[in-house]
Amino acid sequence: MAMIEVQNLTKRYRDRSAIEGLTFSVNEGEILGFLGPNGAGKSTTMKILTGFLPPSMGTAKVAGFDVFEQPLEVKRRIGYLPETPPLYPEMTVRGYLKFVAELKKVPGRGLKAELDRVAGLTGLSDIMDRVIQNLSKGYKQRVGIAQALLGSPPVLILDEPTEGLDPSQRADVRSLIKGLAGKHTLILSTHILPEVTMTCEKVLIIHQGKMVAYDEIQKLVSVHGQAANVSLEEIFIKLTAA
Ligand SMILES: Nc1ncnc2c1ncn2[C@@H]1O[C@H](COP(=O)(O)OP(=O)(O)OP(=O)(O)O)[C@@H](O)[C@H]1O
Repeated sequence: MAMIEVQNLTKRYRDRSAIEGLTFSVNEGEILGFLGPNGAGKSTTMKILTGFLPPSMGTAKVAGFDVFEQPLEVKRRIGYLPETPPLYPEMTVRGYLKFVAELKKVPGRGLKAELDRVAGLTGLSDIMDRVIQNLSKGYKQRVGIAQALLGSPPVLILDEPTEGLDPSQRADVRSLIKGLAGKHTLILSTHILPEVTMTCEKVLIIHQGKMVAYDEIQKLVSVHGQAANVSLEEIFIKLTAA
């Protein structure tokens, strides 16, 4: 079953298109890698899917609900990590996650267990009482991911979740994301190519707002690769070189 369905999605800012005619779907439990160079339109697409920005044309549905017509139903089902996580630096990790859980209407009785669950998943259990502004960038990013996971929404939309992390933090976040597959439907935006090969089965590449590839990674490699060992990186460069 398709959890995310996007039809002919277009967003124009004044006279220029940020995205144009995007059509794709993501099945329940699948991870879609959303790739594109800087400025390709990834964040714009994610902001539309999460109800933060209206499209100029086309439709997007999450769990059968139109993002524009039923934004509350959609927001209830999505955990969103924006490019810049919406953290309150003066709060403790626990205080912040509690605050977000209340906004998401996690029932009071289950609140402590839910905080413990996401803290365990994201490796935050030992630093719950630290103030966010004193944390390293990697830990701040984990707090951003933790807030997206609160309430266990069926759909997760993560905009460059490993941006700015060091290699070992990146590996941790990658394995965390991999572990979410099956339980959640995910869109993972990144311009770090190995990230996609390691975590996603399917990939969508956009370039200047248009879709230039949308397929299983293995199939993309067999269609675009001359040599048997062609990498996704070579395909990406070939498709976005214009
Ligand atoms: N509010 C806005 N007004 C005008 N143009 C915008 C606005 N937001 C984005 N754009 C433009 O739309 C295009 C797509 O931007 P978007 O942020 O979606 O790209 P992206 O793929 O997420 O890039 P990055 O990886 O650099 O974050 C860019 O050319 C950008 O300059």
